[in-house]
Amino acid sequence: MTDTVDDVDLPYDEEAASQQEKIEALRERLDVLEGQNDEMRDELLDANAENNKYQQKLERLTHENKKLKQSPLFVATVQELTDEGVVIKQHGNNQEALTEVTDEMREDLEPDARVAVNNSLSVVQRLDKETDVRARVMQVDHSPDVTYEDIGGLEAQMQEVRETVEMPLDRPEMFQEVGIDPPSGVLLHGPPGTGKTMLAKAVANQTDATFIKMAGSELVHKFIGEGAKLVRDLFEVARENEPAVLFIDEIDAIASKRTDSKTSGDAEVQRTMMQLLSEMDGFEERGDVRIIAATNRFDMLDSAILRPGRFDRLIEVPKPDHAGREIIFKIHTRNMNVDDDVDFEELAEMADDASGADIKAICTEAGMFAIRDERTEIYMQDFVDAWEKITTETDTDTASRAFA
Ligand SMILES: Nc1ncnc2c1ncn2[C@@H]1O[C@H](COP(=O)(O)OP(=O)(O)OP(=O)(O)O)[C@@H](O)[C@H]1O
Repeated sequence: MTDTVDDVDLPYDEEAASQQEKIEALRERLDVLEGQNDEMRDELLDANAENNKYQQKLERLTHENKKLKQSPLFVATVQELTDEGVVIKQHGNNQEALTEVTDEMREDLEPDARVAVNNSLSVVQRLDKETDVRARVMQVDHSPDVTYEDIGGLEAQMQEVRETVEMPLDRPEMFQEVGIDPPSGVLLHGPPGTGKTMLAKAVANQTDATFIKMAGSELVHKFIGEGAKLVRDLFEVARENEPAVLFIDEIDAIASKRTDSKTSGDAEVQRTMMQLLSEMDGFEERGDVRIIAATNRFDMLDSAILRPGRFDRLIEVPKPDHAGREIIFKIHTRNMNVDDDVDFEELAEMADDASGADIKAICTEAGMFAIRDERTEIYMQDFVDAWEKITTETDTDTASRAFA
C-alpha cells in the first residue's frame, strides 16, 4: 500500500508558510480593494444619475430659452397666489388669468409683483418694480452744473441750440407774436465724446430747466409694451418737472431704419419709436418741455423721425478743429496748476483728431504723471506723455495716426 500525501510526515516548509502568509495578505488587500471598488461604483452611479438630472435640466432650459426667444413676452401683475395657481392681470388689456408656475418661481412671487408672461400666459420671469426700472433708466437732474463757458469749439452749434431750445423756453411770447411754432425737437449728431450731452445740460442750466436724460438703448426692452410705457413715463416726468429739457441719447437704438426681419424684438422697438413720435406730435400738451436727441449713427436713422414737426433741426457736432482743441485744453486745465512752459497751441497740434472727451482724459492723465512724480505743477512733458499713454492704450485710428 502506498502512503497518501496526508500520511507523509513532511518537514516544516518555511518557504511554503511565507507564501501562504503572502497569499493571505493579498487576499485581505483584495477584499479591501473590492470594498473600495464597490464604494466607487456607487459613487459613480450617483454621479451619473446627477449628471443625467443636470443634462435633463439643461435640455429643458435650452428648450425654454429657445421658446422664449421665439414668443413675445407681455408684462403682467400678480394678483393672488392660490392653491390652483397664480392669478395674473395682463397690462394693456387688463385681463385676468389663472396660470400655473413652478415651485421655484412661486417662491419668488407675491401679490403686486411684476412678471413677464408668454403667449400661453406662463410666467417666464419676475421683473423689477416699475419704479426701479424708471430710476435705473431715467436720470433727473434739477440743476445741471454745465455752463456754455465749459464747452469749447462749438460756437455755431451752441448758437443754434440756444435759438431752438432756449428761446422757446425763455421767451415763448416771441414765437406767438411772430406766429410760428418753435422747432419741436433738436437732433445733435456726431462722433462720441464731442459735447452733445454737455450742450443739452448747458441749455437746461441756462433756462433753469430740469435736465432729464434717458438712453435709447434703455428703452429697448424685450417685453411687449415696456418701451412704449417708459416713453410715456418719460414725457410724464418731464411735464411734472416743467420747464424741462428732455435729452434722449443714442436715439438710433429705437429709431433705426426699418429692417426686414420680423422678430418680436424688432416689432417692440418699432412700437417704442411710434410712441415717441406720437408723444412728439402731441405738441400742445407738451408745454414747456424741449426735446434734444443725440446719436453717433446719423446714417442709421429712420426718416420718420426727421419729418417736419419732429427732429427737424439737425445740428452736427463734429470733433473740434485746431482752434477748438486749444480752447478745450484751456477749459480743462482751468483749475490745474500748469507750468508756464505748457504751450496750448502745440498741444492742440499734437492731439490731432482728439475729441473733447479725449482732451479731458489727456489733462487728467497729465495731472497723474505729475502726482506720480511727487510734483504739484504740471509740465508740457506730462501732457506729451499723457497723450502717448492714451493713444497707445486705446488701439484706435487716433493711435495709429499719432505714431504714423
Ligand atoms: N466741446 C467740448 N468742450 C469741452 N469739453 C468737452 C467737449 N466735448 C467733450 N468734452 C468733455 O468730454 C466729456 C464727454 O462729453 P459729452 O458727454 O458731452 O459727449 P457726447 O457727445 O454726449 O458723447 P456720447 O456721444 O458718447 O454720449 C464731457 O464731460 C467733457 O468733459
